[in-house]
Amino acid sequence: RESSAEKFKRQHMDPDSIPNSSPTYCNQMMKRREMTTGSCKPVNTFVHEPLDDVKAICSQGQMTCKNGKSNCHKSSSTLHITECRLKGSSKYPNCDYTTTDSQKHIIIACDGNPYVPVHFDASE
Ligand SMILES: Nc1ncnc2c1ncn2[C@@H]1O[C@H](C(=O)NS(=O)(=O)C[C@H]2[C@@H](O)[C@H](n3ccc(=O)[nH]c3=O)O[C@@H]2CO)[C@@H](O)[C@H]1O
Repeated sequence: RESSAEKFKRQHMDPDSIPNSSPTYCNQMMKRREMTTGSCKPVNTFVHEPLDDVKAICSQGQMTCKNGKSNCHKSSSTLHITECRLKGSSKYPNCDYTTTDSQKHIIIACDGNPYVPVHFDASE
């Protein structure tokens, strides 16, 4: 069974690809990382930074998560990310996404021992 830390890596980490502006990046990656089976995941962010840099966020600015828990952390610097958003015209099983590259702070939830990223809360 996949741990929440493994799930975070599968759903949100893509350190090896340069922030690529290919318009099909999200359609390819959402499928490859298994977020289009059963339903199309509406929103998903991929982070183009080394895993160690994202793990380090767990020791940066603590803040309240969207769900009210206090184990969220905001990155002190901006990171290269790609945001995938399902198009309104998209019809399962053809999950069709917009691909938007940006450099933003990210907010993640961390948990466990070792205390590692387990959930992507937001970017700003
Ligand atoms: N504090 C916590 N501590 C520990 N665990 C916590 C905590 N909070 C939730 N989990 C858990 O995480 C799991 C999970 O999948 N949560 S999820 O809200 O659906 C994830 C969002 C995110 O994947 C994505 N999104 C969203 C915005 C964006 O910019 N980029 C972007 O990618 O959309 C999804 C829906 O919004 C779930 O098991 C929940 O229990």
